[in-house]
Amino acid sequence: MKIALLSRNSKLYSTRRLIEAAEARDHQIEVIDVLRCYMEITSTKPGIHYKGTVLEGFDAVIPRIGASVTFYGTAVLRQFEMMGTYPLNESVAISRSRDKLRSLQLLSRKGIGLPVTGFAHKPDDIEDLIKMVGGAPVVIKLLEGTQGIGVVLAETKKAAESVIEAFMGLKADILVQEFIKEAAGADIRCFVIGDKVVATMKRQGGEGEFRSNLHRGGTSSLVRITPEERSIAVRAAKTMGLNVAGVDMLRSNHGPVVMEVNSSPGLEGIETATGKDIAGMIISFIEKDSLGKSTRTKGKG
Ligand SMILES: Nc1ncnc2c1ncn2[C@@H]1O[C@H](COP(=O)(O)OP(=O)(O)OP(=O)(O)O)[C@@H](O)[C@H]1O
Ligand SMILES: [Mg+2]
Ligand SMILES: [Mg+2]
Repeated sequence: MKIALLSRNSKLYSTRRLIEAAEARDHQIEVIDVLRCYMEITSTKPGIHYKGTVLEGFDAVIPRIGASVTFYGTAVLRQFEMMGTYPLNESVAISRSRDKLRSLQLLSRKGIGLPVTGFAHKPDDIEDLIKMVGGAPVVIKLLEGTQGIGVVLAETKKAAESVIEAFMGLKADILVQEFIKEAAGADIRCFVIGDKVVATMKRQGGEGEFRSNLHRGGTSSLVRITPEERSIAVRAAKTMGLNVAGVDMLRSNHGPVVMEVNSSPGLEGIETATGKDIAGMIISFIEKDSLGKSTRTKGKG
């Protein structure tokens, strides 16, 4: 197959691993920086140009679109879909999962366990907003934060009120969430491919840190998940419409709760923690799943 790998940097671990895995299986794979693509939008023959040439003949496209380039990145992916190229994850599913508010609404509709969450832009009654999610302590998040930045634990009602007021002053959309104390600074990453959880790891925040992000000094280790957690992870990925997803969960005393579903989950942490060849699994999934079908939506969404 001829595969396009949408990535901004060919030196990144995940990018390198996917290239290795594809070449080991005799596929041709090309790294394409979405920001340098320009598109021809015509009714007869949609096309993508890149560094002065036309991108043609790709059988599959692997999107690894960073959060900061979601808008343009999904547009380029949609163009590939319109040209009939099979996408590992569809552009609509990626856009859906990038919006935390929309994601949690979709997951809640499917009855998937979530931390009790409130969304607000400019609430007149902050006290009521805090009460709505069960009172302090609460976690307050910037809607567009990543890597644990913009995620704050407010231990008291007073602290929660001042943080919410500060974010409101910055005109930022926020999410106020029940604090899952019993998770004790740990979360579980389930790596989903198709309808299977192929690898799992536990991430534990550093001493005195409730955020488990590896970027914030967290460490990863192996973990066994329950059949319930396994089925929730697969359902969460399916609800978002993602073939490949990193589903993050917390173990709460009211069962597993899904925090978020990532559409470009990194490979380094999970391959290192588990010793599994996830990149290879992704390529073999593409080999099977792309047979005879291009995209369900053809970029319609
Ligand atoms: N409601 C909560 N209760 C307990 N811990 C939480 C809660 N929400 C978040 N955390 C902890 O904080 C970490 C960061 O939160 P979250 O994943 O929501 O934001 P983010 O990491 O900035 O976003 P992204 O993963 O998209 O980069 C989580 O991994 C988890 O360990
Ligand atoms: Mg996270
Ligand atoms: Mg994320």
